[in-house]
Amino acid sequence: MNISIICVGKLKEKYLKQGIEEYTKRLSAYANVQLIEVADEKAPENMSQTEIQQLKEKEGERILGKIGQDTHVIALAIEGNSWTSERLAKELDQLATYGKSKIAFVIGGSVGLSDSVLKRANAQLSFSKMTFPHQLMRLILVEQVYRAFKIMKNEPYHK
Ligand SMILES: C[S@@+](CC[C@H](N)C(=O)[O-])C[C@H]1O[C@@H](n2cnc3c(N)ncnc32)[C@H](O)[C@@H]1O
Repeated sequence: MNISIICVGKLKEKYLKQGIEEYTKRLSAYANVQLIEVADEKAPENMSQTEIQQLKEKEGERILGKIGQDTHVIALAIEGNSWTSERLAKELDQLATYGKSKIAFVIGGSVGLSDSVLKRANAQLSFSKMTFPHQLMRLILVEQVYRAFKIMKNEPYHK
């Protein structure tokens, strides 16, 4: 399975980089995982709603440019559906069973994902109603994808 994690902006924090590298390394036993960063737009304070929408669309076009037609897209969105870790494992397992080998998880930038990205997504996944920083979201996601593979393979992991 080829999993790409498409996100906005360069990751700056060393502790997040280390955590992501650790889980990506662990995940390499189960899947090819690729982290794709697209350029972010400057998001000054006090932007109007129109400016926010324009910014999202610009970043959204860059995200869509990284997604192939045959890719199954799971967008991370606060207002999306909440799944258990077991449900994520089941989804990935079913995608593999149906021959869907290209999966992209998409994480928005500081102002979120554009409507066009959300429309392209096959599923919208919420990790809770709380807002997480987009860079921390990458680490949470890779841990959950790793956990999903451990569940799928029936291998021991933390409870
Ligand atoms: C700082 S948040 C953007 C906040 C923005 N106000 C919004 O409503 O999307 C940046 C990105 O992180 C991801 N994210 C943050 N919290 C999340 C959550 N609880 N569940 C799923 N994704 C989340 C989403 O992809 C979001 O676009």
